[in-house]
Amino acid sequence: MSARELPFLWAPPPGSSSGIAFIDPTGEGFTAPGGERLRPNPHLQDVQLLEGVFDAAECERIIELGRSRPRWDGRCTSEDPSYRVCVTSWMEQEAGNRWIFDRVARAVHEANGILAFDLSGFGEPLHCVEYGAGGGFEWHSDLTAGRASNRKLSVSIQLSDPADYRGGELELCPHGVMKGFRARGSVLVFPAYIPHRVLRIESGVRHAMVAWIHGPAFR
Ligand SMILES: O=C(O)CCC(=O)C(=O)O
Ligand SMILES: [Fe+2]
Repeated sequence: MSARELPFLWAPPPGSSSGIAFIDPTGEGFTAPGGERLRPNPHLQDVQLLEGVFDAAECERIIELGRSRPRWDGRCTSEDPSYRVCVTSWMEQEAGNRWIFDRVARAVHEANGILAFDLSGFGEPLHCVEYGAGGGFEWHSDLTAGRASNRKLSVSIQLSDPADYRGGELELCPHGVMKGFRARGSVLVFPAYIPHRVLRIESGVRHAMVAWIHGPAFR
């Protein structure tokens, strides 16, 4: 059975006459005509929080390394300059920062134990982000067409002491504000297609590091 032989419509189970058309009438997946089994995946909106991945001194070091690189005003696909307000730099892997990549890789490996996404590795350098007062990033998805179409997982790392800023929470749809994701050195891993935003910084400065883990694109 190939997708070219569409349409494929599920058959309601015998005796179901509620009038409600569920996407998956049994909750256990479909057997498509031709016998192909389409299984549901309960993890596609999972968000994993890993605490204490980096200690305070390591977070400081990462902030310094990020600041020592060429820095740019944060950009995104929106033409509205207030859509994303931050200062960014890119950190390629080198001998001196290998430990950062290794630690992120280990966290990703642990998180992906549950998600089981098909991953190839870091598809781009680590992204260091600094948000000052008024900074933030409105709703977006990190997975887009074109150059970002291989992003499978998004990883955010809290580098600042929570006492150093107010606001700046990460909010995911439909999960809401990630209240438990504030401790310095904690890492949040989520599917790159999940819409998210960074709420405006009310005061102080928030540093974060973002990684994108790539893999074969959806098709
Ligand atoms: O600041 C963060 O924690 C996440 C930033 C973000 O969503 C992005 O750069 O795509
Ligand atoms: Fe993002």
